[in-house]
Amino acid sequence: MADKPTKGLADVVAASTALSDIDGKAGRLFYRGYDIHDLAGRATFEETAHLLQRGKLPNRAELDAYGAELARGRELGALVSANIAEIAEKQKPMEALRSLVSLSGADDPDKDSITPDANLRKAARLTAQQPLLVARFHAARSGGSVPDPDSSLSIAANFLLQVTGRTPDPREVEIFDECLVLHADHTMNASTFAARVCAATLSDMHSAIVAAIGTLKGPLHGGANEQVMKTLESLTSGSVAQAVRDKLASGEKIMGFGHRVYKTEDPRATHLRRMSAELAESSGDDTYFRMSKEMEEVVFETKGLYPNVDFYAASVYHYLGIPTDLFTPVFSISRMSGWTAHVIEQHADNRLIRPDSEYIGETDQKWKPVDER
Ligand SMILES: CC(=O)SCCNC(=O)CCNC(=O)[C@H](O)C(C)(C)COP(=O)(O)OP(=O)(O)OC[C@H]1O[C@@H](n2cnc3c(N)ncnc32)[C@H](O)[C@@H]1OP(=O)(O)O
Ligand SMILES: O=C([O-])CC(=O)C(=O)O
Repeated sequence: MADKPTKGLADVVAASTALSDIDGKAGRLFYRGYDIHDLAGRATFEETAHLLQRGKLPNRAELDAYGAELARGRELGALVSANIAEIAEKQKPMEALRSLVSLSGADDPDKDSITPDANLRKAARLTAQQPLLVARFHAARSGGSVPDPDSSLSIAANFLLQVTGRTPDPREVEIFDECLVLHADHTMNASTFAARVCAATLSDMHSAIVAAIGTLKGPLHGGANEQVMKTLESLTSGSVAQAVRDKLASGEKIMGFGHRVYKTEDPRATHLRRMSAELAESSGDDTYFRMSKEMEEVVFETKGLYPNVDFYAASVYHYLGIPTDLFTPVFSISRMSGWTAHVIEQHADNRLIRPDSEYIGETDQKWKPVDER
C-alpha cells in the first residue's frame, strides 16, 4: 500500500541541483551561489545563461566565445521556416512555440545525441533561437518581417528591436535584459520539473523543452503574466480596490499573487516593481503602475499574499511595448537558459523519475461480457 500523497508535491524534494536555490522564508534566490540581488542589473542575460549552462560566470574571452556560438546557433532550420506562417495563423503564441521548438529539433545537427557536449551545443542553440522564434512568429501573424539579428547587439536589444519595430532606448534594453536575468531559473518549478521528468527517460533536449513550454503556458505558472495584464486592462483606475475585494470575496484567484515557496516578497518582484515605476515615469503614463500598486496593497490587506515574479513583469513588458500575448513567450526566452541547464544536469547524473501513486478507485470489480454490462 502506498503512503498518502502530498497534494501538488508541496515540500517534496524531487531532485538535487547545483543551479539555483531559494530561501522561501527570507525571500532569497541564488543562481549557482550568486544572490539574485547581486546579479540583477549587473550580469547580462548572456552571462547568466553561461553561468547556468556552463557552470561559471564567463571571463571576457569565454563570454566572447559564447556570444559567437549564440550568433552562429540562432539560424532557424528549414522545417521551421517552411511551417511558421501556417502555425502563426492557427496557433496561439505558446502553442506555436511548442510546435516550433519541436520542429527545430528535427533540423538540429546534434539531434540524435544526448552526450554532454551535444547537450551544451543544443542548450546554446535553443537559447539563441527562442527569441528569434517569438519575433518571427509575431511577424508572421502580423504579415510583417523582422530585421535580421544584429550580432553587435545583445539578445535583449535584438528582441526589442524585432518585436516593437523601433530601435529601443539603451535604458529599455538594460531593463529588459535585467528581466531576462530575473526569470532565468527557479529550482523545481513546474516547467523545469516537467523538463527533468522527460530528460530522465533519456529522451532528448528538444523533447524536454517542448514539455517545459507546454507546462509554462498554464495560468498558474508562466501564463499568469498575461492574465495580470488582462486584469489590469479590465479594471478602471478608480475601481481597483473594490474590484479586487469583490474577486477575492467570490473566491477568485488574483493572478500574479501567491507562491508555493516564497512566504514573503519574491525577490524578483522587488526589482520588477522598481522597473515598472521607472518605466511608468519615463512613459509619462503611470496608470498601470499605480493600479498595480493598489492591487498589491488590497491583496496583501485582504489575503496576506505577496506579488510573485509575474505581477510587475506584466506592466514592465507593457511599458516596453511588448504585445500582451507575448508576455509568456518572453518568459520562455529567459527560462530556456535554466531549462536547458537542468536537462544537462539531469543527464549527467540520471535516474528515471517515477514516483508512486495512491490508488483511490473501485476494488473487487468482476469482468462481464459487453452485452451483460
Ligand atoms: C512563475 C510562476 O509560476 S509564479 C506563480 C504564477 N501563478 C499565479 O500568479 C497564479 C495565482 N496564484 C496561485 O494560483 C497560487 O498562489 C500558486 C499556484 C502560485 C501557488 O499555489 P499553491 O502553493 O498550491 O497554493 P494554493 O493555490 O493551494 O493556495 C493556498 C491558499 O491561498 C489562496 N491563494 C493562493 N494564491 C492566491 C491568489 N493569487 N489569489 C487569491 N487567493 C490565493 C488559495 O485560494 C488558498 O486559500 P485556501 O487555503 O483558503 O483555499
Ligand atoms: O518556482 C515556481 O513555482 C514558480 C516560479 O516562480 C518560477 O518558475 O519562476
